[in-house]
Amino acid sequence: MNGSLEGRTYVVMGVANKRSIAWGIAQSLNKAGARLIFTYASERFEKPVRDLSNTLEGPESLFYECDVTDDEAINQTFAAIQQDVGVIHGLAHCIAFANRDELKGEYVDTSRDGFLTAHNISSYSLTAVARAAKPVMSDGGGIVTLTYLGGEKVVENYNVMGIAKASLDASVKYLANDLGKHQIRVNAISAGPIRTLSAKGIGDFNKILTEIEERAPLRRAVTQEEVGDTAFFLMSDLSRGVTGEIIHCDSGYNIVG
Ligand SMILES: CCCCCCc1ccc(Oc2ccc(Oc3cccc(O)n3)cc2)c(O)c1
Repeated sequence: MNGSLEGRTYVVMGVANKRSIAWGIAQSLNKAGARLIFTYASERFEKPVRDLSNTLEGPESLFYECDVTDDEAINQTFAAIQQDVGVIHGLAHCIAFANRDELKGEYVDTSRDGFLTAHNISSYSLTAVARAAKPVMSDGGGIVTLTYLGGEKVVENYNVMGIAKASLDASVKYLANDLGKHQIRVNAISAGPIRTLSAKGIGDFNKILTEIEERAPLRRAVTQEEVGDTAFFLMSDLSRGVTGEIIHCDSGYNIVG
């Protein structure tokens, strides 16, 4: 048993730029020999993703647009993927969104629309994508999503995204239960704060980074590469006995939070 992903194909959803955690995951999977399929929300992301992919060694990547708020779009994307490659061996779901003006202040002020938007994109999209990917994962495989401590404990300003992540975390367990009989494992990585495009949308982000450097057991923030390697573990045979799990790749901060 080894960790090689030679001869396997993985879908990575949510690369926005070189600082994306999704890009860290793509690099780790590529290093292990995987062929990659990238999906992006709208064509404005196609060029940055293609440019990043051109820096990779190994098999040519494939690219598909996929708006995860549109069920028909999801079905069409995975039908096209099945048409083009036949089988995929895993999927990294690195997609989330909440209205910026609800990622600061008090959670009690969250609007109904803001709540539904955050849950639609940041939680339900995993269930919709898992359902569409299931028939293409005929060899079994691993689905990984990204979550955050703010879904387990109160983290100032994270607000409605915390409630959406709590929903995502529960979905990981229910999906793991449904898909295990098809040899499909479903896990989450609870990543520590990393300075990404998404992180820019959160109030007082710098304060939490300082707190990590002062109090996390490893006394430093984690990197996209470290989260990428955790995703590689969860999508390789090395984690074949692990499903429905949330692995914290956060310098240990969750044990002192
Ligand atoms: C106060 C908490 C600080 C640590 C937050 C770590 C973190 C950083 C980024 C995360 O991912 C998102 C993704 C989208 C998101 O919604 C956004 C992002 C930018 C603009 C916008 O309008 N919404 C907020 C966070 C995330 O779930 C968690």
